[in-house]
Amino acid sequence: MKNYKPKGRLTASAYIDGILKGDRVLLSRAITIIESNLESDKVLAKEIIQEILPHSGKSIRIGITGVPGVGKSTFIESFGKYLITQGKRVAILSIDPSSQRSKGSILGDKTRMEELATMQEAYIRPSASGDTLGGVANKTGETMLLCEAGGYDIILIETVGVGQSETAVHGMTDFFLLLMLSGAGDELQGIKKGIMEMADMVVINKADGDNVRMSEMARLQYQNALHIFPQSESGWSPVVSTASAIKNIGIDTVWNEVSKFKSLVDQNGYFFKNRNHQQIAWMYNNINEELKHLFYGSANIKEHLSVLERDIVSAKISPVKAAQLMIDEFKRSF
Ligand SMILES: Nc1nc2c(ncn2[C@@H]2O[C@H](COP(=O)(O)OP(=O)(O)OP(=O)(O)O)[C@@H](O)[C@H]2O)c(=O)[nH]1
Repeated sequence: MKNYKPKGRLTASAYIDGILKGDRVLLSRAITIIESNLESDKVLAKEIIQEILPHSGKSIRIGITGVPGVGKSTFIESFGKYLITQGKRVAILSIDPSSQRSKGSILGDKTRMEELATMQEAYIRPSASGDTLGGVANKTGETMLLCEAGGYDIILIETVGVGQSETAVHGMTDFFLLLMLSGAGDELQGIKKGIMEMADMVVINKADGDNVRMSEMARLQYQNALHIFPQSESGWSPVVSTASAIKNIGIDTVWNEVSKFKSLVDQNGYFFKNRNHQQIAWMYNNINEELKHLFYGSANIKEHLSVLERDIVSAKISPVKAAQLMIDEFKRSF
């Protein structure tokens, strides 16, 4: 398959050479291939990913989540610009579960991070669309590898959801940051306990104006709440701080904590252990997605399924039996 070149595309090596030289146009075009559902692009995408692997992995991957309105875009704009003053290059990707429905994304929309979007040291890419969260997550993970090869040392992966997409982002990042607000309980903010539990750091945003005192109180409350969770395998104790994304207050603290975390997990070996674990999980995620694609994409299966749906509704067959029939049918097709 080497030198495979579908119509209108370059070879994998040509994209990779460009990406390694910092060519943003070729980076974007390679990401488009990763996100494409055309069979020819899928073949090329696999080749690109295989060849990019030795050039990837050198960044710090940070997941950022929080309910809509908490100030994610404002925070990322502020944090991203701060990182650039520290000599970093920053890529911002997003996993947006709603893009599964709309086939397009509002997250990562350039207008949400106006100044950052114009900076050479920043690269912002809207969320991939797809039929399943697993599929979207796989594409974002691959995009991340391309960005790393393109010399971005910090990858921020943002997610808006209040459910499974956080788990997906947590599964592909090194450090997980949860943005919260003061004055609203966890339930009000729609943040589930499981998400709190994944956080390496909680930042109470909008700690400005009349909110400063409340934010400090919230910080203490969350700090106490986090102590209840069992110690993470990383050996890191999650921290809570306050910030004002809009006024650029407390942004440096976030980076200091990420740096402390990185030193700790480099020293105790957790960093590579976790990355290895994530790589293996990624393989299984790919297998699951490919199997689903094969199964539900088969015309024969589709036909049988519509008949079985009717039979289930009219109580002619149990759902369990129907599922078994379909799996048997699938097995026969190999
Ligand atoms: N006072 C104050 N307002 C802020 C701060 N950060 C964000 N905001 C405001 O909060 C609102 C929401 O901010 P966004 O950055 O769009 O929030 P988001 O979480 O990205 O929201 P979605 O795009 O809906 O997911 C905007 O009106 C911001 O100006 C802050 O630190 N202090």
